[in-house]
Amino acid sequence: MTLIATESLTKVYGGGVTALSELTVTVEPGIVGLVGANGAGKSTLIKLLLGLLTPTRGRVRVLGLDPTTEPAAVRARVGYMPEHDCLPPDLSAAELVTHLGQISGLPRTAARERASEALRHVGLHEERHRPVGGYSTGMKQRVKLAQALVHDPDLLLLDEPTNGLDPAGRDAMLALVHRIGTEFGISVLVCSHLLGEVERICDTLVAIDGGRLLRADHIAAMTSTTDVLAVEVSEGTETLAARLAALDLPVSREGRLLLVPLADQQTYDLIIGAVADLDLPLHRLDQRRHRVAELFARREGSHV
Ligand SMILES: Nc1ncnc2c1ncn2[C@@H]1O[C@H](COP(=O)(O)OP(=O)(O)OP(=O)(O)O)[C@@H](O)[C@H]1O
Repeated sequence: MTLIATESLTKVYGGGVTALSELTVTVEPGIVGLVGANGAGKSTLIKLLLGLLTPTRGRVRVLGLDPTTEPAAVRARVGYMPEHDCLPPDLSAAELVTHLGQISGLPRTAARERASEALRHVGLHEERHRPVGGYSTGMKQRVKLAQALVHDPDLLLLDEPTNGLDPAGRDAMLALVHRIGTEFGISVLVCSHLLGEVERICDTLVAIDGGRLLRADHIAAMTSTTDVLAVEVSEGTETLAARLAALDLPVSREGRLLLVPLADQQTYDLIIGAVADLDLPLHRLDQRRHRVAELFARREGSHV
């Protein structure tokens, strides 16, 4: 089952702002990171997936359903954590999540039980009867996550779940999202302007820039090996660089690393031979991997 599929999806707002342009992407179940700078179109895409906005052009499918014509069916199977706070301060987390469970169609008793479970999953079971107004930002984010989980969805859409959190809070939230995606078997689309964050927890990355698709791929494919060898010695970097150059290897320097294009097995042998000859302490010799950040680095000068 395809999780999300869009075809030439375009959204132009009333004022003439094109927030999404000809976006065609297919995403399989798992933890999916949706990354892009502020204003890239992430929230717009989430709202289109939920059926809260209608496309100007193109098609969108969520779990095989069309959110434009079947919004209720989509929302029954999708949980949504909005970016901004909208929590009534006088209600307790238990009351609020139970209420939202009922709005999702659960009978009162089932909603209460599910709310209690969801709040346990997000680590708020102890505090669930306290008014939300007294919660920290991290706790409020967790209430928002619990309400997205209450009706046992197949897909969670999380809009900037680490917003406003300190580094420890961010780590805890990311670990929680990862656990939901792996242990509960729920697919998660987690949207962020911070590539380094989502990269850590997702299987697939969808990168958008100015409303257009930059790339959609498995993280593993984005971090595949390059044909460059990285060599690091604890001392004698200059000496080794000179020796490799004398062996006709096109060596370049990047900080403490020496980079050598990998032609064949002989490249390895020449490097190891040179290190041994010079009796240098070899710290590292491996094939370089692409970094996901290159995705955006290649577009330096754009606003990502
Ligand atoms: N209701 C609206 N009316 C007009 N323009 C809008 C509306 N909502 C968003 N936009 C514009 O559409 C573009 C994409 O916005 P969107 O909120 O989808 O981006 P985003 O990637 O989620 O960014 P952020 O993380 O800042 O929310 C931006 O230029 C934004 O100003």
